[in-house]
Amino acid sequence: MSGRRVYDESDVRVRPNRRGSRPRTKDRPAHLDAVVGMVVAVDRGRWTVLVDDRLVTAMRARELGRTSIVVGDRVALVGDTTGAEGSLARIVRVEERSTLLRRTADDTDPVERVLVANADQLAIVTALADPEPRPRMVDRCLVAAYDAGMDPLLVLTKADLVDPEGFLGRYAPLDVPWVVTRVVDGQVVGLDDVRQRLDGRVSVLVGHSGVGKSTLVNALVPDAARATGDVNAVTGRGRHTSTSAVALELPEGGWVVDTPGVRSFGLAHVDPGRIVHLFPDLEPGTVDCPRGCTHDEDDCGLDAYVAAGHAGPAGEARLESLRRLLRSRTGGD
Ligand SMILES: Nc1nc2c(ncn2[C@@H]2O[C@H](COP(=O)(O)OP(=O)(O)OP(=O)(O)O)[C@@H](O)[C@H]2O)c(=O)[nH]1
Ligand SMILES: [Zn+2]
Repeated sequence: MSGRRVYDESDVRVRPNRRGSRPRTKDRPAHLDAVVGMVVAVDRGRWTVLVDDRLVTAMRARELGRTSIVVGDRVALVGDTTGAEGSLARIVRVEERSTLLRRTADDTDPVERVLVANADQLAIVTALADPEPRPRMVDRCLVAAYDAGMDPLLVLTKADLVDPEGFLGRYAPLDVPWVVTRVVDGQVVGLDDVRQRLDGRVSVLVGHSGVGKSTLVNALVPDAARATGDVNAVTGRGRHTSTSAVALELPEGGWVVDTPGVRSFGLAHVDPGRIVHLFPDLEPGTVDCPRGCTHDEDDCGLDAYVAAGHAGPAGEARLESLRRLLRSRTGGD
C-alpha cells in the first residue's frame, strides 16, 4: 500500500482485553437490570413512580446526591419494584429531560425550584370573574412557559358569568391558544375543547385559588380524587397533605399535572435580558431601541411601537406588564 498510513487494528485496540470479547463488568452501563418509570408524585423524600401499571414507592439512591427528581421525570429503578405494600425501590438514574418548568419563591430569590419535567404544555387556568382575572399573573405564567420550552394554553373558566371577549382581546396578538369553560346546571360545559387540547400531551395546570381548577380536573379525570388518594396511600401520607405536583392520567391518553401548592411564579431564574424575548408581541419593536436598552427607559423604542398599534389593542397593558416584570426581576419594584 502506498501513500499515507491508514489506521490499523493496533490503533483501535487501545487496551487489550485478556478475557476475550465480553466487556468487563466495570465498563458495563450501571444497573442494566433497572426498570424505567415516570414520577407521578413527590412527597418528602419519597417518590411515587408509575412502572407499567403499578405505583412503586422509591427513594433516591445515595449516589445521586441531591439531584432534583420531580413529577414527569423518567427514572430508572432498582431494588424492590413490585409496588407491594411496604416495598421500597431505589432511583438510580434520571433520564434526560425534554423540558423543565422552574420557578423561584419570588423574583429576587435565587433559590430555584424545579416543578415538573418533560411537560410540553402549560395550561394557565383563569376565571373570567370571581375571582377577577389577573393579567400580570397570566403574563408571568406565559414567560415561565416560553422559558421552559412549553406551549402555553389559556383555560378561561366561569364564562357563564362574563363574556370572554374582553379578556381574549388582550392575548389576540400573541396567538396563544385558548379554551373557554362554564358551569351550567352543575355541569362543566366546554370540556370537549379542553380535552382536544390536552389529548396525548403532558400539561401542567396552574391557577389561583378559586379559579375552578379542581372542578376542571375532576371533570377531566373522573377518578381524580381516587387517583390522588392512591398516590397518597402509596406514600403513606394523608389525602390532602400533598402540596407538590401530582400527575393524573387522562382517560383518552395524556397527562394533566395539578400543582395545588403553586401560588406564585417567581422568575428570578430568568435572565432579565431575555424577558423581552418572551413577550413575542412586543419583541419586534425592540429594533428601534438604543443599544443596551433596558426597555424601561425614556429612549426605549417600545413606546412608539405600541402607540402605533403594532402590538394590538392591549399593547399598552402588555408593555406595562413587561416593565413591572423587569423592575420586580431586578428588585426595583
Ligand atoms: N359560575 C361558575 N362557577 C364555577 C365554575 N367553575 C368552578 N366554579 C366554582 O368556583 C369555586 C371554586 O372552584 P374550585 O374548582 O374549587 O377552584 P380551585 O381553583 O380548585 O380552587 P382551590 O381549591 O382553592 O385551589 C367553586 O365554588 C366552584 O363551584 C364555572 O365555570 N362557573
Ligand atoms: Zn427598549
